Amino acid sequence: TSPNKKLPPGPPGLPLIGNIHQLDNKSLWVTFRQWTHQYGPILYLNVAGQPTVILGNHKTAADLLDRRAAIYSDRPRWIVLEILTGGLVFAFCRQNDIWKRMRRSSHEALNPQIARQYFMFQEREATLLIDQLRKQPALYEEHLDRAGASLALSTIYGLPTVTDSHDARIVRVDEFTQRFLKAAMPGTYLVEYFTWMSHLPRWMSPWRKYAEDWFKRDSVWFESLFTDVIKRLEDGTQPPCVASTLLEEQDKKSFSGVREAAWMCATLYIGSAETARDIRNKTSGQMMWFVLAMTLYPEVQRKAQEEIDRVVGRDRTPTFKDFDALTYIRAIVKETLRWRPVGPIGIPHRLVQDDWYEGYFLPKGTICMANIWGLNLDSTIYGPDVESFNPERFLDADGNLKHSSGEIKEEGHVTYGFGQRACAGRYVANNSLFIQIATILWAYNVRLSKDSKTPDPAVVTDRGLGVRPEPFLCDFEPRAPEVLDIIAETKDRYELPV
Ligand code: HEM
Repeated sequence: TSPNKKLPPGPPGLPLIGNIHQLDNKSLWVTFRQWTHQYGPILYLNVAGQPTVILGNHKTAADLLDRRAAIYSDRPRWIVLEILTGGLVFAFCRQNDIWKRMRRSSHEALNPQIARQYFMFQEREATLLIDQLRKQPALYEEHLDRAGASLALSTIYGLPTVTDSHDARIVRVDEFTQRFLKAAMPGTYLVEYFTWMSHLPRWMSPWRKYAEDWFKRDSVWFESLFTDVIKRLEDGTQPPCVASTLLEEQDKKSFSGVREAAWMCATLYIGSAETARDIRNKTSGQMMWFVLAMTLYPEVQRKAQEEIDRVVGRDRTPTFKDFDALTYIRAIVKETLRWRPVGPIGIPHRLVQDDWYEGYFLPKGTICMANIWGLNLDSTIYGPDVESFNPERFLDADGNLKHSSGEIKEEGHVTYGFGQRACAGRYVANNSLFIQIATILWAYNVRLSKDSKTPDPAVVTDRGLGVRPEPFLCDFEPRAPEVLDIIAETKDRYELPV
C-alpha cells in the first residue's frame, strides 16, 4: 500500500500470517472491544492477507454499513458452503441477483404488516411453551429450542405445532444446519484459505463431492417441504405462511422455479431456527438470556408482572391485542437484545470497491465486521449502567417507548445488523420474543433453583455462531392456582394436544 493510502490503525501482526494468531480467542468481541479502546473505533486487521476492519462504535458502523450500504453489502465467499447450498442460501450469498431477488421477496413475506399473519402461530407456541415449562422445568432450554424450531416450521410452511423436539423434520433440518454452519466456520476446510485447491480435479477434492451430494439430497428435501404447501393450497387446507406468500410472488416471476423458492424458505429456516444441537436457535438463545435476566433482576420481573396484570388481567393469557399497551414488556424485548446479543459479531459484510473513511484507505474486498456486542455496551450511548439489565433506558418519564435519537438505531440496539443485510426476520423475531416473554411472566415467577449455582452473566457459552449463558437451573412457579386451568383452556382453544 502506498504511503498516502493510510490504513486504519490496529494491533501489529506477524509477517505473512498477520493477526490471525491473535484471533484464536473464542470471545472475539471482548478482544475487539479492548482493541477499540486502544486503537480507536475503526481498526484494521490482516487475517493471513485478508484485509479486515472491525467497526467499534455506532457512528462508524452506521456511517459505513448503513449510509454506504450500496458498497458495503457484499459477503465474503465461502467456497464449500456455496456448493453445499447451490449458492441459494441468501444470508450467505454474494451481493448478486439471487440475493437481490430473495431479499426483496423476504421483505414481501416478513414485513411488519404480513408478520401479523403469524400472530396465531406465535400465540399458540407460547401457550405450549408455558405448559411444557411447568411440566418439565429442568428441560426449559430444550423447550425454548423446540418452540423456536416449531415456530419456524409453522411460519414458513404453515405446519401444525411440532410438540416433540426429536420430531424427524426438526432432526432433519438440524442435521442440514449443522453441515451448513460447519462449512461457515473459519478453519473447517483448507480450500477456504488456499483457494487454488478449488481448481484441483474432483477425485482430489473430497469436500467437493461431499458438498455436491448433500446439495442434491437437501434440494429434494426442501423442495418436498415447499411442494407440500402447493398441494395443501390446492386442497384449501393451507394457512397463510411465508411459502404461500412466495407462491404468489412466483406468479409475479420473482423466482426462477420451485428450487429457488424452496431454498429461500430453507434460508429463512436457518436464519430463524438454527436448532442444531451444538448451535441452537437464535430466538431461543435470546430467550435464555431473558430467563437469566429475570432470575438476576427480580424487580424488573415484578414491574413487568404489574403491567401484565393491569393490562391483561388474570383471566386469560396475553395476546397480540395487548401489544400496544404492554410497553414495559416491549422495553424488555429491546433490553434483552441489547444486553446480550446472541450473534455478538453478526455476519461479515464485504466492501466491493476502494473507499476512504476519516482519512483512512479501505481497499476493495475488505471484510467489515461490527462488534455488535461492544456497540450495545457503549456507555457513551447508553450511560454508565450498560452492564445492568434495565428496560427503563428505553422508556421516557411517562412510561412510553422513547424514539431513537442521535446515533442509536430505531430498534435501540444493533443486534439485527446493518444496512441492506440487516436481519430479514426481525419483525417476526421481535413478535416471538414479545409474546413468549409476556406469556411466561403472566403465568410464572421465574427464579433460580435452590440447587443451581448463580450464573455469571459475563460468562458466555460459545455455540458456533451464537452465544448463550452458562447452564443454570430455574423454577417456573405458577403465580396463582388458576393459572394451570387457564393454560389448559387456552391449549384447548389452540387445539394443542393434552
Ligand atoms: C432474535 C433473533 C434473531 C437475531 C438476533 C438475528 C440476527 C441477525 C443478524 C445479526 C444478521 C446479519 C445482519 C448483517 O449482516 O448485518 C441476520 C441476518 C438474517 N436473518 Fe436474522 N436474526 C434473528 C432472527 C431471524 C428470523 C426469525 C429470521 C427468519 C424468519 C431471520 C432471517 C435472517 C436472514 C434471511 C438474514 C440474512 C439477510 C441478508 O443477508 O440479506 N433472522 N440476522
